Amino acid sequence: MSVLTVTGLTKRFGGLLAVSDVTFALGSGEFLALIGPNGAGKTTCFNMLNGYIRPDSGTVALEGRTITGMPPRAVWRLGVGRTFQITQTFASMTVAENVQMALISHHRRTLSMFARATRLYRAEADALLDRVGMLQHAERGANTLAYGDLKRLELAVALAHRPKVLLMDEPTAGMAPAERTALMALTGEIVASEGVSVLFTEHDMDVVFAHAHRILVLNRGELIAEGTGPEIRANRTVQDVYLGGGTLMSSTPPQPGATP
Ligand SMILES: Nc1ncnc2c1ncn2[C@@H]1O[C@H](COP(=O)(O)OP(=O)(O)OP(=O)(O)O)[C@@H](O)[C@H]1O
Repeated sequence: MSVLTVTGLTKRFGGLLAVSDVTFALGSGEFLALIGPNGAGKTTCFNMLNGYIRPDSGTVALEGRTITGMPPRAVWRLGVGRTFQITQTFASMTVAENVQMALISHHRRTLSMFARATRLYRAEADALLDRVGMLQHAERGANTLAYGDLKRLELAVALAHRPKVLLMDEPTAGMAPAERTALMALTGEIVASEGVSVLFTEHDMDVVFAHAHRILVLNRGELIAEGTGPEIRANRTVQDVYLGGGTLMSSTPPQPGATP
């Protein structure tokens, strides 16, 4: 069953057709990659899915309900989450407090003089930190974390909102190769165990072919291919247009529901 259904999504910036008639579906519990060269339209596509950019035409539906044109906060509330970088304000808080703040926001509680953030949702925060392997760092300041651990914290914060769909825009950017693999393996486990559906963009093809269940390829705003890793590797259009005729990686992608 599809969680997110995208139909004919189109966006122009002046004379530039940034996203052109893009149609695809994100299945329940699917780990779907959106790849393409620089300027292919990946970010624009994402921003139309989460409400940051209004499409010129086309629709986005979450579990059958049209969400096109809704403001980002409404889309977020309905269950289309995304990972955010921990900003400076949040960096001065502890790891646990970052997740607690996200839980407070999710449960729509307002902090008052009488409600100390240090107590609210601590058990739930700890469970999420445990899920991403960060429980032992709960009391540390977020600004003291290694980059890979910060990414795990960002994942826990995103999960605190209990998303049905999680959008991850270049989740492994700036990470060392070993950290990339660890983060994507963890995300794959969460996809399998929690049933969250993930759509991610990624420039590292090793990461894409090792972890994605299925791959969408954008080029100049158009969806030029869609399929499993082996199908994408064998696709001549992808090879010619996107990879300049080069060969792709030989690793085998996991099947939906499998733990990478
Ligand atoms: N706000 C904007 N105004 C004008 N042009 C834009 C705007 N945002 C994106 N574009 C253009 O739209 C095209 C698609 O950009 P987009 O950022 O979506 O691509 P991308 O695939 O995410 O690229 P990258 O991999 O480099 O992040 C590019 O040509 C870009 O210059």
